[in-house]
Amino acid sequence: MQELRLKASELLLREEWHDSVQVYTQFITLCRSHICNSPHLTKIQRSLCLGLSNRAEAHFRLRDPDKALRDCNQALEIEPTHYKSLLGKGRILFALNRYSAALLCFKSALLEDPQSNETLNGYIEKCKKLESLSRTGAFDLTDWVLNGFRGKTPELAEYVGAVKIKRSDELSGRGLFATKNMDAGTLVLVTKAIATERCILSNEEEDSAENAQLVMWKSFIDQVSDSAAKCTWIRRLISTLSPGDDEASLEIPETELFKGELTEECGESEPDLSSDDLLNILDVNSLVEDSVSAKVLGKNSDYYGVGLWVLASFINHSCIPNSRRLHVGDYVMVHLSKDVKAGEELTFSYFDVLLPLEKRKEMSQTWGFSCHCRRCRFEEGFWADKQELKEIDFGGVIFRIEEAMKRWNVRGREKGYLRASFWGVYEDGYASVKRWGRRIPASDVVVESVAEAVGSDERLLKVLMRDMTNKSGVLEIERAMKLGKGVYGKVVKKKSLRSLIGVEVQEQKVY
Ligand SMILES: C[S@@+](CC[C@H](N)C(=O)[O-])C[C@H]1O[C@@H](n2cnc3c(N)ncnc32)[C@H](O)[C@@H]1O
Repeated sequence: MQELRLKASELLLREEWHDSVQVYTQFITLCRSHICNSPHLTKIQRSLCLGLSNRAEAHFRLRDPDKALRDCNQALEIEPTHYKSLLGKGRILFALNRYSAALLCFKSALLEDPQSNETLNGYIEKCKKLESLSRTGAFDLTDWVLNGFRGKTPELAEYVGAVKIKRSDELSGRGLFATKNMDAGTLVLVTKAIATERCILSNEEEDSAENAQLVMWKSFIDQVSDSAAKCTWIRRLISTLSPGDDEASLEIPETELFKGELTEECGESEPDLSSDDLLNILDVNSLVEDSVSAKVLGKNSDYYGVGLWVLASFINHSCIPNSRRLHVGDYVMVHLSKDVKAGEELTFSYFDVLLPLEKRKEMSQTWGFSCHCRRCRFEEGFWADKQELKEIDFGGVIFRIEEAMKRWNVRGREKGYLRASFWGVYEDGYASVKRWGRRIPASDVVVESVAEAVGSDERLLKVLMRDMTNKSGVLEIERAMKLGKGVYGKVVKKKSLRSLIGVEVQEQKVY
């Protein structure tokens, strides 16, 4: 027995996790066969407790939280105040973002060894900070942004704001809904990826870039499968997601399920998840980091990343979206790009919505659905008897579009829908604004109506900023800051937002 114990701990020290699990398993079996029922802690029970605690460490390193937690719990059943098992259990729960439960373990460990080391105190401080962030959502990326994204990525925690998963009558299946009125920029959720995979695509030939993406996808699928196989909790979360068809009959999970803290252990029931189910789920729910409704903070522009963020996957697409995403490390932060009323469905765009109806239809087909949003429904009916404008040369004339809208009595927000559909035309037109002069509406008027339709978007901000070089005033700066807040969210405070969107330069001119 002594020999086995020495061999196992040597393997653990050498970080040979698989072998160490094997030898500890033999050691634990042997201990159990020698154990006798005694009210006092016998030497063999102590050895068993330590063996379980060490095997938990090896399981944890092999990213197998279920087995690691089970070992820690068994060790703590033998010796409820076992320091190493308390510390180990705390670290596993911390890695699963269960900050309150982890904090309890670390505090109990500290009671056992009050002179304890910096690591334990460090964990306690981190848990307190992350637990508070996950309760309040008071994230602040200002310093990191102002520092040019240098240094360590800010520490984030999972957060679920004023949102609820409900049936989406307008779009499809389930969706995420606001539970109170909120203004643009408000953070609604922060979720850590089950897995992400990234590659750099710069200077690649088209074929090898495609290959790089395929390799990346394969590795991403392997990662998700591995995590799902090893952790009941992850399997349970993934199995709430839509496999694509028959969304109307899908169950509506409790939003509380995504607040992690509720589940003390890794799960009692065993959700079924075949590899076919998993592939379908990944097909429908994986997000590309660098898409139009997202910004990746702190990474270079040739970077391509994909990931699975479970709660964010309940957000449906709309061509008049009201939310955007920020990708920071392995986290996605979803914030509003428009003011939103209680009960409204939250949506972001899966593809570019500053495009005409036909192009958007093509894109939603490649995603495997046809879009049911209000803008698409309006445009479907609208274009039926108006071939003239529909077939307009794409690089064509803003003037004709605006005149046609007057003739057809298009007003209010529907003007924004159509301008968004011809955004390419407006963007080109305003680049040569002198040519059009007063015959076309001012760019800020168009930008505002398009933003009202599709929410804040970097390209709208760009046109606004370009025009500010011609006529910049306090009002324009305020307008740009409002748009910027919708693009980046309130997690990027005023100071760093100014530098991100380049308002500083304009301000120097105004004041
Ligand atoms: C990531 S899931 C979104 C959540 C999903 N509705 C659910 O119940 O889990 C993506 C799927 O939702 C549906 N969907 C999303 N946006 C839609 C839209 N605008 N119109 C129709 N279906 C949509 C499509 O079936 C799509 O494959």
